[in-house]
Amino acid sequence: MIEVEDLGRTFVVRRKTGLLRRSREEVAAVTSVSFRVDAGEAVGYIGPNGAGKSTTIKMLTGILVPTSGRVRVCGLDPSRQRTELAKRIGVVFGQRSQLWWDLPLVESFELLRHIYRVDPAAHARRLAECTELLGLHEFAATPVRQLSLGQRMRGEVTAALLHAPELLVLDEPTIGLDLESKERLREFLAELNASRGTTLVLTTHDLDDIERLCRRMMVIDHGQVLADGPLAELREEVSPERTLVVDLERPAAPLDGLPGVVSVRTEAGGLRQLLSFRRDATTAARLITLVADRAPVHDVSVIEPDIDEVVKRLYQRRSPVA
Ligand SMILES: Nc1ncnc2c1ncn2[C@@H]1O[C@H](COP(=O)(O)OP(=O)(O)OP(=O)(O)O)[C@@H](O)[C@H]1O
Repeated sequence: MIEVEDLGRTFVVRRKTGLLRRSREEVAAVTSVSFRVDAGEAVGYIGPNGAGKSTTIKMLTGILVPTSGRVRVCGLDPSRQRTELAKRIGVVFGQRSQLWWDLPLVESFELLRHIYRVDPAAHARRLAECTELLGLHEFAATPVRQLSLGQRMRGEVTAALLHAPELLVLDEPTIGLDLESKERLREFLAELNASRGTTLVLTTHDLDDIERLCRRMMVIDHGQVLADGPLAELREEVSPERTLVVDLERPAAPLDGLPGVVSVRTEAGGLRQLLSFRRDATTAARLITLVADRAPVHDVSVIEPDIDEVVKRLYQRRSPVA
């Protein structure tokens, strides 16, 4: 679906250095990025501000021409075959609208139907489906400029899907949305990927989007890919520690000295004990048996390192993957 090889993009910026003088400087937004995305995948593309995410997305969708490397999307060269590509992919920019500001939402959809030459029956079917799943009824006749951000984003996603694209590219789709709107959108996108097999590539600063939607995460920084893989594997790679939370029947002294346990923290005067352990040294099941030999156990749970911690550690590593 997507093939990217040594992709790079530099920008020339001119800075004022004196009253009449300007210096010319090259900024490398994307240095050398390579990856493949297969049909049906859901991939999260993350990185700090200025990492090169939007620049990559713009090259994937044909908005920007790469300065080096190669990119193919749906077998097409995005910048040279932009019109053809537009029929095969959908694009949503959280910070930019593709809707007509003064027109009611439904009329924007109708215009898009003409632009993409979608068969009226197929258009009506898809619109009915999105209206139902994204709850567009209440505001379909409202001019876009009067919509709330959450309502507009639901409209943007619908607009991007009316021509039934194989690939949906989203640049920060949940930015500025409240929790409920985020969740609604995530649910819709997860379903789109699972039941229709629509390939998803999205950039985000909200790691819950990744946790909820993406089986694979790509981390970029300074224009280079730092890490690429399933979230579970990246978690394992940078944070091999887990925490076993044990609630005891009665308070006890810290359960020190158990094999494989790195540290023990107690709460509620020893009633709750948090045993941090390495997965390669022991298992939660083995630890529970050992703990139960020492003190009666009321309840247990395991805490995985959260995604923010994983990403923080990936940024700290800062060495690009080959
Ligand atoms: N049109 C442009 N002209 C000059 N520099 C640019 C241009 N577009 C992007 N850049 C620079 O390229 C780098 C990467 O920008 P990009 O927008 O791709 O980052 P990003 O990862 O999407 O960031 P954010 O999370 O803040 O949206 C930044 O240093 C940015 O200033």
